[in-house]
Parts: sequence; C-alpha cells; structure tokens
Amino acid sequence: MSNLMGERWKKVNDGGERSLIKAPSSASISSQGASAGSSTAGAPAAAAAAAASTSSTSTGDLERAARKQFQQDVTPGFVYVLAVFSALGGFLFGYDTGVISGAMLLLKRELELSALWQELLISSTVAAAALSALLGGFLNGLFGRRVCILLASFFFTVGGIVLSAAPGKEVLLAGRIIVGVGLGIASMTVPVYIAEASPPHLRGQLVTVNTLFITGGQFTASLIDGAFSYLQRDGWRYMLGLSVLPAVLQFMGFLFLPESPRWLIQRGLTQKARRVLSQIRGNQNIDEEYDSIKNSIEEEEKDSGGDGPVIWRMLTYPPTRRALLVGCGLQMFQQLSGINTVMYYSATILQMSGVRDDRLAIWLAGLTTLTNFLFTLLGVWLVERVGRRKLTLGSIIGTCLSLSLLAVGFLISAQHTPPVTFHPLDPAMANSTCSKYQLCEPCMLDPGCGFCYSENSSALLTSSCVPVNKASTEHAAWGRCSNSTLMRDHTYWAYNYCPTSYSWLVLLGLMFYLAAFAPGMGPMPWTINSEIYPLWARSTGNACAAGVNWTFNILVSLTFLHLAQYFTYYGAFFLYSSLALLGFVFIYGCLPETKARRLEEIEALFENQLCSCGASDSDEGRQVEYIRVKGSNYHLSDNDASDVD
Ligand SMILES: O[C@H]1[C@H](O)[C@@H](O)[C@H](O)[C@@H](O)[C@H]1O
Repeated sequence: MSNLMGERWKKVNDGGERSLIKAPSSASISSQGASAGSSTAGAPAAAAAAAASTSSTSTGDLERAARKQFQQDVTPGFVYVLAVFSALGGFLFGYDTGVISGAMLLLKRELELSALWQELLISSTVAAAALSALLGGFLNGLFGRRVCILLASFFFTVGGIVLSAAPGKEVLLAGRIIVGVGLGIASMTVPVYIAEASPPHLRGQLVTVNTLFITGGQFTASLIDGAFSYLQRDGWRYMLGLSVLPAVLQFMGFLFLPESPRWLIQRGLTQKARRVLSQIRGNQNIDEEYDSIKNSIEEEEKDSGGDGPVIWRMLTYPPTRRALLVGCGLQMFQQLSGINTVMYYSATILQMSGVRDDRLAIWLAGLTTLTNFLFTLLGVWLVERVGRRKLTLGSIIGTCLSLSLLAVGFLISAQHTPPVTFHPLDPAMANSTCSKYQLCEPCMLDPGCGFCYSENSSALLTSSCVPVNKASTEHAAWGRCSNSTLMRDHTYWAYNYCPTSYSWLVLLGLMFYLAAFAPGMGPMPWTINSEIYPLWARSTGNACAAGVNWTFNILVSLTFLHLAQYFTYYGAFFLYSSLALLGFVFIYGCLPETKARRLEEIEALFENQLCSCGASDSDEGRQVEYIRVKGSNYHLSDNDASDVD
C-alpha cells in the first residue's frame, strides 16, 4: 500500500541512498491549511514558510523554525500515568510467572505434591496464557483495549483470591488457570494500548517500560518468595495471594482511564476519540494526528481489501504477512534463546558454586532477577537512542556468545566431574540403574538418581550415586542422604547438579547472558510487535505473536531437562546458542528500523521483500522527520534529526 494519510509516499533513489518522500495531495494541503491557524505553533511555521518562498538561502531558518515547533511539543504527564497503570499488567505477568518457583518449595511439602502435580501447577498457567493471548486478539478488536485490560485485571484478582484461599491442589490448579487467562490477555493488550496512546518519539521507551515492569514483577516475586519462605505453613498463600493488590489497583485505575483513540476512530466514535486525543496530548494541536489516523484507517480499509477473517487478510496481503512473520519470529527467538531456562536454572547454578542453604539460594536467585531488571532499564534508556534494530542485533550477539560461555563452563565442569567412589547396596535389593554410574555427570543427568557426597574443606571424600526419594527430590530414597539428620558431618545431596570448582565460569556466563539479553531480546519483541501492524491487523498480529511467545515458553521449559538428559547441559546450551545465532541471521535480514516513525508510516517498511533489511543498513540512523508548513513538506536532514530527538 502506498497511499497513507491522504498523501502519496514515494521511494526515490537519491544518490544511491533510499529514502521516503511524500508529495502532498490537495486534500492534505487544504486540511493542513485549515488547521494551521489553530495550531499553537502555526505562527512560527507560517513565518518560516514565507521566508522560504522569498529566498532559497533561508531554508536553514525554515528548518530551525520547524524544529522549534517539534521541540515545543512537551509530552503531557497524563501519557506517563496511562503507561504506568497499563504496565501494571506487565508487573503481574512477571510476578505470577516468577512467584511460583518459591511457592512450589513450600507447596510440595505441605500438600505432598507429586512431580506431575508440580509440573501441572507451573505449566497450566503458561498454557492458559498461550490460548487466551490468541483469544485476546478477537476480544481486543470487539471490545477495545481498555475493556480487555479491565478483564485481565479482573482475572488476576479472582485468580489471586482463589490461589490464596485454595483448600487443595485441585482448586490451586483452577486458580493458576484463571491467572493464566489474565496473563495472556494482558501480555498482548498492554503493549498495543501504550503504543497507540504514545507520541512517536516516546513510543519505544514507554512500551519498553512494560517489559521493565515484567522484570520488576519477577524481581519482586523473588523477594516475596525469600521473605515468606520462613513461614513454612501457609507461606505460599501470601506469595500467591499478594498479586491481588496490583491487580485491584490496575482495575480501579482503568475505570477512569480512556480507551485508545485509534480504536475509537476505527469504531467510528470520532467525537470521543477527539476528546481522548486532546486529553493525552495536553495543549497540543491534535488535528493533524486525528486526520492522519482517520485517513490511514480509510486507506487501510481500501488497501487490505477482501473479506474473510483478519488473520486470512493478513496472510494474503504481503506487507502484513511479512510483519507477522517478523513479529512471531522475534517472539520465537526470544524464547528459543532460553531466558526462562536460564532464570529457572540460576538456583541450581548457585548450588553448583557451593551455596547449599536453600534459603540463601532463594535470596541469591533474587540477584538474577535483579540483574535482569537493571539491564532492562538500560534497554529503556537505549531504545530511542540507538533504535530497535541495532539494540536487538547487539543483544542477540551477546546472548549467543554468553550461551556459548555457559556451555563451555558446563563442558569443563563435565570433563572434571567427580568419580563415584562408593557403591552402597540397596537395602530393598531393588535393581537400580543409579548403582551403574561411575561418574557424577551421568548420575545427575538421570532424573531417577542423585549424587550423595561428603567433603572436607579441600577435597571430596566418599561419594555415591543413589536413587532419589520419589516424594521429594530433596533427599535420597535411602542411605546417608535420605534425611536431614543423617546428613551431618559435611555430607551433601546434589540433585540435578555436580559439585565443581568451575562454577565461577558458569556464573560468569549467567551474568553476561542477562546483561546481553535484558536490554534488547527481552523487551524488543514486545515493543516491535506493538508497532509493526496497521490498525486493522494490530490486535490479531499481537495476539498471534504473544501466543507464539507463550507456546515457545512452555516448549523450552518442558524440554530442558529432557534435552539435558540426552545431550548433557553443555549440549543443551550449545543448542540454545546455535538457535540464537539463527535468530541473529533472521533479525539482520528481516527487521527494519521503526524508531520515531508514526504507527501509520510503519506499514510502508514492509513493502519490500522480506529479508532485504540487512541490505539497507546504510539507512539506519537516518531519521527522517516530516514537517508540514503551510502545505509544504520539509524534512530535517540527518544531523538535524538528532536535535529533534
Ligand atoms: O520479555 C520477557 C522478559 O524478558 C522476561 O524476563 C521473560 O521471563 C519473559 O518470558 C519474556 O517474554
């Protein structure tokens, strides 16, 4: 599609550099003319235009005046309030996915949960989120963003209450599914709502704040897990129930917050849309923005044409098909880079380094979530400075390298794995595979076995490979590691890991991983998805991408232990690293820069063949701003654009 906002956008070849220019249509000139008088910045702009007509040498003055107009556009505080209340959905996303690991430690003891029930309570939420994210696309189109956010916070509230009052595991499962439904809807709606309400120059930053809230939720969850782990009875009720507070806060807030103006215009509620636009743009002139949204909706309706469900129209119309591929691909590679495995596995990595106290391990695991949070903050700072494409590319290179470092750490640890020195006889005379292992590595990779060892300050003394207790992986089925009273005199039970003196290498890999992943690969898939689809396809596109995110989340977490069993830990991390490399090639080839463009302009970026973006790297950083002065179009040159920023 080439006709946007009532004006024609053309690609021209200008000295070998591609750029977009637009030639004004008569309609836009007249509408501009009509609105110029009411514009707060209309006077300087008109004066500048007059100067331009008398002397070509005064183009500099003209551009300066135009830039001034941009700089006068102070963002009203209301947009920030709106972003923060929406991002509470991100906070709940992080909190509800993060809190379960600590709660599970208490739950499995108190309710005597089998491995299957533990798995069910963890995965049911993610599975429900995957399905409800897909359904959320339909709900968003039908009822709007605001109603969907209200619905999500309602589900979070009810889910939290059910979880904290659950009399048994069946009700717990119901509560986790209810929370999952809220998660799916919130994860696809919040980024769209923030993107549609933000001014272009702040959009990336404000949508990225949502991911900052996700990681903030994960960090808070680890603190709450740490604090309530001392409350052995019912501690989990507080951990799971506390999410009700932010959920109620968000629900109350959204009773007063407005609907997205873009959705309102699409629904023909034009007066309401104008009111909302004036509210979120403060004292700025909204005529141009309003016209541009309205025109683009009309154009989109013509261009996207055809009948049938939105997903069908998206797949048969090349620009949206490409955008959908890029959006879903980004979400898929985010999860295939193993973020949730790394986060989940951090406690074990700490145990490998010699932290044996459960509570200390829980507190220290909080360091992982804190690092994730702090580096996402860096992403918020960088997104409007370096742009989405460079940030994502840099991040995935670092992610790929750090995954290799983690793999090398596990490889060296495996090569120096301690031997099994003692083969005790099973008191029940059952034939267990555990007794066959001669080394710790194959013993710990077998989910039925664990490594029981004693050590003094400098060396490992006796060690054996024994079956794990079926009711709790914290003890062996029999022998000196079978209960805490027997485990005196520096005797330890290692399940899922081996003691190693190379854990520092793994720890280094872990920190490097989070520092690389969190600013780019963590937030950018959400941010980019919120802006690459035209309005008619936005909810469906985001629903599909969020569905892909949750589906790969569950796939990666469920397969990790099996992967490790068949390919060892280093094999699994080398695999994630190769997938991240594949992700780099995909992003390099297919992801265009969307920084500072209006949502209505972005569709044009997907008109070219997919995977031709790498070739246009020279255009990166070229930020072209279009300023209309009395019917003429001027663009600020590269250097000037940075001033506007
Ligand atoms: O963007 C988020 C964030 O990076 C989280 O830390 C992670 O747990 C989620 O799966 C991901 O979608």
